[in-house]
Amino acid sequence: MLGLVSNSPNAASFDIIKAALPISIGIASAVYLTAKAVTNAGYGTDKSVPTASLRPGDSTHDKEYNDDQDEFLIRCEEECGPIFNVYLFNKFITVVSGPQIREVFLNESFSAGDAIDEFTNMRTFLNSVRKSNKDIDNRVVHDIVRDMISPNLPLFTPRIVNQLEANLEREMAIFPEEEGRKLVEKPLNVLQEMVASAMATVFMGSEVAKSRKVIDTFIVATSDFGRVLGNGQRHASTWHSIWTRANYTVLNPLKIHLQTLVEAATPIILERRRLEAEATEKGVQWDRPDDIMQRLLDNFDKYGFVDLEDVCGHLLILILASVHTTSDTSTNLLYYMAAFPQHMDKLYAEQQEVLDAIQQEREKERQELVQKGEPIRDDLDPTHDRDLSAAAIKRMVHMDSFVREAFRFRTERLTLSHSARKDITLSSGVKIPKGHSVIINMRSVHQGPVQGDETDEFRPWRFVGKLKSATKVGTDFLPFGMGKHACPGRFLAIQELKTVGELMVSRYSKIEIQDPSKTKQVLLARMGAPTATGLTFTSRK
Ligand code: HEM
Repeated sequence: MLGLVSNSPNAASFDIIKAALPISIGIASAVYLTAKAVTNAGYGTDKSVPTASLRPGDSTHDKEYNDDQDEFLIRCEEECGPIFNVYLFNKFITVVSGPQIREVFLNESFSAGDAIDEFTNMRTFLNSVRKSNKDIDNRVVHDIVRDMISPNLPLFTPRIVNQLEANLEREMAIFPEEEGRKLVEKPLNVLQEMVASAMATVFMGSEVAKSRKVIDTFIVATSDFGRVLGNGQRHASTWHSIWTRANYTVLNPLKIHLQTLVEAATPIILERRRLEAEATEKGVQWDRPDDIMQRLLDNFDKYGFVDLEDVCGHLLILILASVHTTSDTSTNLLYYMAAFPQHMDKLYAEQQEVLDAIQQEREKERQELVQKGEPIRDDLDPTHDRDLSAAAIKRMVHMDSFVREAFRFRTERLTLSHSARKDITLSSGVKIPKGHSVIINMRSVHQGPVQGDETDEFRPWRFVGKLKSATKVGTDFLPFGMGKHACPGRFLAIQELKTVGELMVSRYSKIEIQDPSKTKQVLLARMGAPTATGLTFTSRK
């Protein structure tokens, strides 16, 4: 039974450090620097695996990697072949390239969650906000996204578009004195507002999403969490352990965000229950709100929740995985539009063609109904003929290709490390001992021959007509991982990114990078890194 809000705070037991949740990049992205945080110098690896030489004067590979990720990997692969060890992020780690990457993602004995937890203690914090589903490897949040969000995207799209649009109008209002051009020094702030409101409406419903405190929680929870994990500045030591414990018990920012969600949700849930009871009494159908919070309450026992605080804890974990990743990547998309302005007109033309075609099809359908003497259905209301519906966005294949190409071009070259839970032998015979971590050479995939020609160039229509949509993961596209743990939220994320792209091309004829000398830096910016320069938007009007 649902016992609304529990007053008893979670016991801050350190035993739960053993518990786990396999959410990785969403949180890790916000704290990308924590990838530099330290654990052990390493474990012994297979002696047949070469270790990349160090540049004269360097004691690790970090500086060379950070100077130019591509050049570094080209050198290492030439020197060592597809599998080699590096001293990176204060770890002795094995880089896996090419076909054997698949074996890492598909082998359940490699764990991305373990690898991240090793340097962040992330699971302890996540388990401090939920009361159920704390067992290692539980997949409840994954299942919620897979079962409740992805299949319902067409349903959620109108409100996502409304929220994105309303916030864009508000944040980007161009005043007469700006003469049709607006400089936005921190575009991420605009995108965070847009994405947070859209996610809040879907996750918690439009009433809860009206709360400024809730929107702030959606925006800052991940970065607050990143800060408490150390933002990469910490080092593995007794000090680190003391620092993490202090944050966990005293300063844990997730607790405050959880409280915000619970306080905002409680009156809404009580009112919903009242309305439901009233409807039952009158024998009429209750117009059940269609958001994830309501669906979780309706499936309370199925997911083994304890109370509303527990439900909100799971929603908070969802927020950590979704809002930051989506705001960051949609902001980055705008930099690609700015860096390659010659494609704006093509994207705009595609949008208008698709909307014209849909308008004509709907008009034809209305005419047919009239001819048959049948009433025109509500869903054929002409005022919605040119909406950015899920079906319309799906037809905008050039935007889809542009988005996929931006991911291909940008994705960090060494990422998604996995820790071995037991001794593992790869098909090449290379042995990865228990406790050792491997890291994926994304360059060997995203800049490899499988992508076609000129892989070091940004070719936005690379995937048009190739049956390679931006959500299609596989050995040739790994920004969302692959296999059983592939990001279940990618359908929502890509839908939002494409919507943001479409809203931009419909409103602005040109986007320019404020400081063009930073173009390469912003195009290849790591997820979570602060944006180095602003953007200027020129209105179409
Ligand atoms: C552009 C935005 C996003 C990126 C780049 C991204 C990327 C990723 C990656 C790389 C993983 C790990 C995959 C693996 O271990 O193989 C992951 C996992 C996950 N993501 Fe996303 N994600 C994004 C947006 C979202 C959104 C919007 C949601 C929720 C609505 C979400 C929910 C999750 C969950 C629940 C997992 C854990 C899956 C599991 O362990 O089984 N993500 N994401």
